Amino acid sequence: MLTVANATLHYGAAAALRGVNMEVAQGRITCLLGRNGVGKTSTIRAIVGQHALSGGAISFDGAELGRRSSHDRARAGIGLVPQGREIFPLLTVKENLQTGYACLPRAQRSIPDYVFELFPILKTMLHRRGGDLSGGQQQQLAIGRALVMRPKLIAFDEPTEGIQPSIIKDIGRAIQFLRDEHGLTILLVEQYLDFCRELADHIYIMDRGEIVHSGAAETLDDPEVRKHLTV
Ligand SMILES: Nc1ncnc2c1ncn2[C@@H]1O[C@H](COP(=O)(O)OP(=O)(O)OP(=O)(O)O)[C@@H](O)[C@H]1O
Repeated sequence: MLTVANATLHYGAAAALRGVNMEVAQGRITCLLGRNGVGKTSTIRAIVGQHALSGGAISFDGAELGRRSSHDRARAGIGLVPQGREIFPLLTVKENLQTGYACLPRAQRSIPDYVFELFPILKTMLHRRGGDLSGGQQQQLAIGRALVMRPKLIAFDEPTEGIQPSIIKDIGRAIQFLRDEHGLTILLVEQYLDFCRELADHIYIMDRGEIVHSGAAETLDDPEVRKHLTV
């Protein structure tokens, strides 16, 4: 579904990605793990078109993304739940969800019912401002906003960061539901190992801009594999 081939990415002279190869399989949950600052967010930026690659290629649904804009990629079906959620604090919950309409044809501009089935709290808070929501509610809103765009793939950047355990469970269930009931393809960047162990069909571990391990979720139990994740 999504293939990252020999990707390199620079910030000025500093290399953040150094020849990354990764396959995100259709209808599966693929986790990308790694310590702080190893290049996970940079990988997502490259996929969604927020930062250009300096080498290599990314293809989605059989077509190379090249220099296509973020807007184009969203239209092609690549959704993003960004790190830190990036909710518009002064817009209402409904307006935040509607920002997802920007890349949709007019006929598709509606909020799918299953967004409220997954996160009923959003329905009760439709007219509240985004900034008034708790961190966990904002995370649910960020996921809802991504779903409004009818994505085929969603990249989640650390969705459990700073979220209370009961909502982490809801988010885990939502991610599973999206894979199992809607056939969505998920790329999950995480630091929370137990969360990944439970959800992932496949894991990649990144270190200093490179993929250093690729395997099934159970390989996370291997102490040699865990070494890549301990500080
Ligand atoms: N906008 C930027 N300008 C310069 N350097 C950057 C920029 N963004 C990230 N970097 C650097 O690139 C490297 C990879 O950062 P990246 O954010 O991709 O890592 P990460 O694995 O997502 O980390 P975290 O878990 O902290 O989010 C780091 O050394 C970081 O300091």
